[in-house]
Amino acid sequence: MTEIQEKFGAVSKQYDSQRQYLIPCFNDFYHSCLPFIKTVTNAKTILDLGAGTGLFSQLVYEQNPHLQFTLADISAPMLSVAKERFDGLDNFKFIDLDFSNSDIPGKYDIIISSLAIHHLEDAHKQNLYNNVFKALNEGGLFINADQVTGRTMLFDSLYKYEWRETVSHSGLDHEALIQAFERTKLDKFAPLETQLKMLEEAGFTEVDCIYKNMNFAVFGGFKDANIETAVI
Ligand SMILES: C[S@@+](CC[C@H](N)C(=O)[O-])C[C@H]1O[C@@H](n2cnc3c(N)ncnc32)[C@H](O)[C@@H]1O
Repeated sequence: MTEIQEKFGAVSKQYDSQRQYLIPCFNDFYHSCLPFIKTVTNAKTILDLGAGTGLFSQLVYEQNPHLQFTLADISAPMLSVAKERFDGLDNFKFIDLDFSNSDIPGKYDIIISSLAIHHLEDAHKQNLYNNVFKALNEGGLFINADQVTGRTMLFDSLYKYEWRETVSHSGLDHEALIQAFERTKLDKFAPLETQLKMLEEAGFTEVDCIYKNMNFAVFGGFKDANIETAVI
């Protein structure tokens, strides 16, 4: 079992209730991509990479209930919470996938990911972005809501200091705080600009950051965007 599987397995049952405390910009962070997802009007399929308990997919589902969802994760306990969340819905599928070293099975119109890809080393991030590009249908959209380093060391340390201060005073219980700080040791943040370039390197032509608040950023790209995609 990897450290990621061990740490996320241990928190899976309490995970959802802690999110609002641990992500000070929770609402904007998770909602900012929804209008862009809406522009992929002919979308039928969506993949959530590192879906965990299905928090991000839930928000997309509320907006686009007819999509076929595939939730992929390396942690069985996290996915089992997601299975309970979407119990009874026949447009949900769950796959055990380690995206650090496997190809992405299938093709999708939309691929999303939140707070998962920052667990990869940079070389593996590029490899994953290449695989995401290949797994997207033409006109498809990729969104990564993730944590990135600040543009300079000073800003990065200020952001991290602010985050620690905010969550320490958020009301989250002591044990949960300790576990959350412990999980940050698994983080391998990369700069936003580096990752935008990685997406271009992978083949994405339309790439941008649509939201940023300190270390939290939402960015992505369209694959071979056409005029239909661009018209809202
Ligand atoms: C912080 S949680 C985020 C879960 C969910 N996306 C969210 O926003 O609430 C990170 C998730 O990424 C998964 N993960 C990390 N590395 C992974 C990998 N190499 N392959 C698949 N899943 C991975 C973890 O198991 C965990 O469920």
